[in-house]
Amino acid sequence: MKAFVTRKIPDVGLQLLRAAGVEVTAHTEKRELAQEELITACLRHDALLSVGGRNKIDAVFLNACSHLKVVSLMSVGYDNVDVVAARELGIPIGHTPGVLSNATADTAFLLMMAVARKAFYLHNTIARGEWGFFEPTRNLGVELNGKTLGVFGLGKIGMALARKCRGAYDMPLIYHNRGRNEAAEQELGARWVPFDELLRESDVLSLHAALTPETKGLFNEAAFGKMKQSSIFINTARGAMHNEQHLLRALQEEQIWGAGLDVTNPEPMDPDNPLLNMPNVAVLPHIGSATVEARNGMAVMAAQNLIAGLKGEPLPFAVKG
Ligand SMILES: NC(=O)c1ccc[n+]([C@@H]2O[C@H](COP(=O)([O-])OP(=O)(O)OC[C@H]3O[C@@H](n4cnc5c(N)ncnc54)[C@H](O)[C@@H]3O)[C@@H](O)[C@H]2O)c1
Ligand SMILES: O=C(O)[C@H](O)CO
Repeated sequence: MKAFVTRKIPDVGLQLLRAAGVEVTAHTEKRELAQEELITACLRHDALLSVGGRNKIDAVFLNACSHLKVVSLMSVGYDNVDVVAARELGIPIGHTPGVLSNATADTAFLLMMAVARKAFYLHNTIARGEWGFFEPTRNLGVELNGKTLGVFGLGKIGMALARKCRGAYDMPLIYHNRGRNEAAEQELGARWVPFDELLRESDVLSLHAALTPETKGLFNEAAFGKMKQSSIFINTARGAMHNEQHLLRALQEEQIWGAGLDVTNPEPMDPDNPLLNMPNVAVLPHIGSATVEARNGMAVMAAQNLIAGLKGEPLPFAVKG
């Protein structure tokens, strides 16, 4: 049984695959595989372990590679996959939910704090030799204590963030999901609100829903226009959920106070993007789950999914979508 892996992954995942008798070919060059290259490689393999969302597991790919016994994603998000086409072709899709929730919530928390205290911008001013003269009215941030956290998409990562915010800053929680999250309401006293109310009432608005046709571009001029002037916008979900030009304008026109992004639109972000030089903005290069613990866990889950698929067994962590 042969598996193609699109990136260097943690050894713990490779060891698991090899111990199960899977012959692994990994694309370890530091460049994206073109779609045709991925198809060509998969034609020589029985299974695909796909890392990151760059390669589209779309209908064209799936029809060309309909012999695959499983596609195992080393990510929780599966917005790069045509789940309907995969189901019709009988190709199971696996992903890695849960194991990265804490790391990704930490990233959202880190961005929230960095924006509140202008930390990334001030770090850069020091590097430019601009430490400057101490004045009590300079470099002022805002405090988060008691501020309202609004979560769009209160699932595993949103909950992990909400718990951190409750513990650290006693932040009340409001959220908008398609349905109610009763567990969150009981545990954290979370309050479901309509989308517009989420925009209007959040002091910190953090995105944690999946990218879907419904959520694509949802955070646009109209949405930013409804937010508080003092609010902080955080996106660690997917860059395509916000309109980056509209976000820039909302910040420049002081419709919102700040923004923290782990995901940008497009990725990678252009180094000349004015957002990178704004005091109340913090940007990271999509490192939400980049901890040793999370990445090892993801590699193990992806390997377990792949092995189950090759054996024709149900995947332990299957995309249900
Ligand atoms: N920055 C990163 O590196 C990184 C890491 C992990 C996950 N992510 C992103 O975070 C997303 C969430 O991950 P999770 O594990 O918390 O998923 P999850 O399924 O546990 O939670 C998602 C929540 O969003 C809600 N939701 C879905 N569509 C919605 C809509 N249209 N409106 C309102 N709510 C909606 C769902 O009901 C669910 O409660 C992933 O899909 C992925 O795109 C990013
Ligand atoms: O969805 C995820 O798991 C992360 O964004 C990594 O792609």
